[in-house]
Amino acid sequence: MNKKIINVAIIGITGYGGLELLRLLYNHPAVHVVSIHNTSDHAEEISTTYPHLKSMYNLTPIPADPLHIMQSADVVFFSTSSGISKDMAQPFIEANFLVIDLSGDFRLNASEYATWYKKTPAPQHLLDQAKYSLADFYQNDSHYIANPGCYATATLLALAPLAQQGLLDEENIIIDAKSGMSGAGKSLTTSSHFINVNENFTMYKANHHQHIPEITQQLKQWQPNINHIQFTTSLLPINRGIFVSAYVKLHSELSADSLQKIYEDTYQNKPFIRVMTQDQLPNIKQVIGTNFADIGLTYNPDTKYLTIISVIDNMVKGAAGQAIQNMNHLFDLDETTGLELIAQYA
Ligand SMILES: NC(=O)C1=CN([C@@H]2O[C@H](COP(=O)(O)OP(=O)(O)OC[C@H]3O[C@@H](n4cnc5c(N)ncnc54)[C@H](OP(=O)(O)O)[C@@H]3O)[C@@H](O)[C@H]2O)C=CC1
Ligand SMILES: CC(=O)N[C@@H](CCC(=O)OP(=O)(O)O)C(=O)O
Repeated sequence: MNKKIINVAIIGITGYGGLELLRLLYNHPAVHVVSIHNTSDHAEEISTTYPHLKSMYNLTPIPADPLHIMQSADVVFFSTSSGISKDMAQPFIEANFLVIDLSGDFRLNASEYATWYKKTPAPQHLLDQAKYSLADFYQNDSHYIANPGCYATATLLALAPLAQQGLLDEENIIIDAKSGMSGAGKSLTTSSHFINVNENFTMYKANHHQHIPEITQQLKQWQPNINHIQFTTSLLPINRGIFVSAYVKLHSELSADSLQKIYEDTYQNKPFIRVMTQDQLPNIKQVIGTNFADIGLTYNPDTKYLTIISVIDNMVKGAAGQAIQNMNHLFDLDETTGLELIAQYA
């Protein structure tokens, strides 16, 4: 679809993901944000609530009315807590209106969603119309894009070059993932208290994180014999960033040089994936504020384990940035449009 100016509506504007969409879309040359939506009746300009937006946006959030949104916008982003879009997106799906959903509501099949999110899934006829879309491997033919989760993005990009060639030893895929606090969204919980996060390091949801089935489902599409992964998540005392350490074994022994080449070949035409030079491992800071995923490899010939490090900004590549990359694909724009950003280093 080719359109000069894309009119955008955002539902869930007061959350971290919604605010990040606003930040990134401000510099998108083909986008006009026409409306922003929250749940409160209390109307005040977004820049009053969030002064960092002063003089950038003159918009006031209003409750979402699907009919009104479909009349004034070309695409709607859902940046809502899980359990919202599965109900609220129905009129958009039935009208074949373009939706990009940052939440987990349309990423899994009904029974996996019920098991992992512990919520009633969207009806099957709606789920059937959604397409999971890892933007760097975009192959979409749907009006409804289920944008991947943050941990899932970093993990899948770490494993894609090997899984796509069927090289992974399916019983030896170990993922140790860590996230900054913004990954948890704005709601306050005991585990998000300053005292519990600052100068601390905590593993959580060990073996039952909701991104496990999302990762497995995509890996399986690339390498069908993968049925499970060992996956743990921990909280870093930082605002943004995900650091994934993947420890994998391969079916056949490959040299460090060949492994490096597999990654470089897979990602040579992917502008947002930067493969580090051999044995150079990326750090979180080098991607903060950007849509990059930086990936580095190191192979241990004694243990035969390959360690893959993948770093992203959870708010950008793991959420709003990837959602905009998916929007660019939908509207036949260059995927980098509005997303050419250099990390905020110091
Ligand atoms: N933070 C991250 O790094 C990532 C987040 N995600 C996913 O993206 C989504 C948004 O995340 P994030 O911004 O961090 O979450 P937040 O908790 O910060 O924000 C959630 C948003 O959902 C809105 N919302 C809640 N209930 C309703 C409702 N009934 N109707 C309409 N809007 C509602 C809230 O609006 P209000 O305040 O007005 O009630 C708020 O704007 C989540 O599903 C999250 O899992 C995905 C990848 C990464
Ligand atoms: C640090 C932190 O708490 N991160 C969240 C990120 C997951 C997320 O965004 O969840 P969905 O996209 O699956 O809804 C978590 O681990 O649950």
